[in-house]
Order: sequence, then structure tokens, then C-alpha cells
Amino acid sequence: MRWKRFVASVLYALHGIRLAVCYERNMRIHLAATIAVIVAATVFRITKTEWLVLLLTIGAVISLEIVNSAIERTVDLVTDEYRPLAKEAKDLAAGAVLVFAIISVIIGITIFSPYLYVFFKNSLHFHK
Ligand SMILES: Nc1ncnc2c1ncn2[C@@H]1O[C@H](COP(=O)(O)OP(=O)(O)OP(=O)(O)O)[C@@H](O)[C@H]1O
Repeated sequence: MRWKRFVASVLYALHGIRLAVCYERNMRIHLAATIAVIVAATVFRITKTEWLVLLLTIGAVISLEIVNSAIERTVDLVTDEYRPLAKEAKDLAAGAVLVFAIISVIIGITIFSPYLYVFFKNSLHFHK
């Protein structure tokens, strides 16, 4: 049945997410950063557009990290010896994650810096 195949593929995908969360150190770093960013966004009451940009960024980083893990496993499946092409494949995949991680830091700074500015300005006034 078609819906049973659909449910099964969703379960396989959820298993993939669980694998990444349980076994990938970088994924846990991304998740910690995600929680911190969501808390900050809630506290600062960022706008709807800012939320959308933030969610898109979080989704892209986490998805890229999962694809990176899939590439690492595929390479390890092909060879456990030192191979220049294996190195290139893994380094390229890691490079893709790094590019978007840097972009996401820039997006985070752009969104939060005005709120942080107002927060620190107000707390300085408060202490005067
Ligand atoms: N079979 C291989 N042949 C050549 N170089 C490899 C091979 N496997 C790994 N490497 C090199 O070692 C680096 C680290 O590989 P590894 O498989 O440990 O992934 P990783 O980057 O540590 O991933 P993570 O940090 O997510 O655990 C790769 O980026 C690559 O440069």
C-alpha cells in the first residue's frame, strides 16, 4: 500500500536524524546553538521575517550536517584505506557545512546585534 510505504520512508528518515543526533559530535554542537538561538529569539521577540530567516538557516545547517554524515559513511563503506579521493570527498562535504555555518553566524549577528545593542544600552541606563 502506498501510504504504508510513505510511513516507512518517514520512519527511515527519522532513524537517520536519530543517528546524526546520537553519533555526530558536530550535530550536537549545532543543536546546542539552535536551542540558544531559539531562546534568544523568543526573549528578544524578533519579527516574523527574522524568525523565518532563522528557521531556514537552522534547517539548512542541520540538513547539510546530515548529508555530510551520509557522505562520510558512504566513503567509509567504499574504503578503509587512505585514498586521496576519499579525502577529497570528505573534505568537500565538510567544506559545504563550513560555508553555511559561516553564513549562519553572519545571519545570526545581523539579526541579533540590534536587539543586543538596545538590551545593553537599556541595562547601562538602568545602572546609572
Ligand atoms: N579513507 C580516507 N582516505 C583519506 N583521507 C581520509 C579518509 N578518511 C578520512 N580522511 C581524512 O580525515 C578527515 C577526517 O575524517 P573522519 O572520517 O574522521 O571524519 P570527521 O571529519 O572526523 O567527521 P566528524 O568530525 O563528523 O566525526 C577527513 O576530512 C579526510 O580529510
